[in-house]
Amino acid sequence: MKVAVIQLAYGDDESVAERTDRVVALVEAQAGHDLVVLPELWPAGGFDYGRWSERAEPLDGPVATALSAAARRAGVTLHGGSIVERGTPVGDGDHGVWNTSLVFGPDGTLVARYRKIHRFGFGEGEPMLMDAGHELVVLDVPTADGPPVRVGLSTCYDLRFPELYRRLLDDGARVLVVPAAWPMRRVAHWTLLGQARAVENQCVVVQCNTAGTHARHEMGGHSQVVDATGNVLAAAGAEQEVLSIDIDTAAVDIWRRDFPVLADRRLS
Ligand SMILES: NC(=O)CCC(=O)C(=O)O
Repeated sequence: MKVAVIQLAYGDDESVAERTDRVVALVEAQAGHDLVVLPELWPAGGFDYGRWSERAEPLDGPVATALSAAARRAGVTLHGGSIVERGTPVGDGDHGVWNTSLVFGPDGTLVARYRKIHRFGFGEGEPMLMDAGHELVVLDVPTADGPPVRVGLSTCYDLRFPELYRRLLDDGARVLVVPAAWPMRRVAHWTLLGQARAVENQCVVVQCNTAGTHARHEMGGHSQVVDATGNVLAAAGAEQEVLSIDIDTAAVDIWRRDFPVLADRRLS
């Protein structure tokens, strides 16, 4: 499974339209990959809380429409990072706003939507302005060279909650994708927890972080792809960078067969 991880850098002085044009060009340059991944909240700004409301959009808004077209033109499955989604509130007191990942198939169809379950901010930011998602999402991603690969979705702060990944594993995930806007000051947690989720679930972990500095937050970069044994197969630095890697998904099954630790689980 050929995967491209687009570690995007951005600051404060770029309109959403300009950034979207830049992202679309980067995605289209990844034709030939099976899966292309973007970071969390790149259109609205991961920590730019004050602009989230004006930059929120529905699932058929301008960013989603541009991503759909980019996926189709590149002929890839595109994990579009996430947007600030504005929809209809579900319950009384809800915002009707979510941190939502969109995945488009190679024909541009929206094939999955994941609303971030664990909101980051300790009373500010996401918990104050957004609703929590409730649904786990695992989807089959087609590949050019073999059968589809089952991919589990999560977003950034979710990485700190191992029970979510156990549920994705139990839904058949062999690859776990994590887009993020994870700051530099805690980047050691980002790389460590990615390896931990790979080792404990015997899954490949694909982590796509943000680079640059926006809203006075320096982003950590250091996107990485970790194999099911915990080895880091590809790692980015701190700047904008695209990782391109051919993941051997058959190796996941071989590792699970040769070291069958998951069969020894006693609590579920
Ligand atoms: N956007 C986020 O979820 C940030 C998470 C983070 O900074 C952390 O877990 O640390």
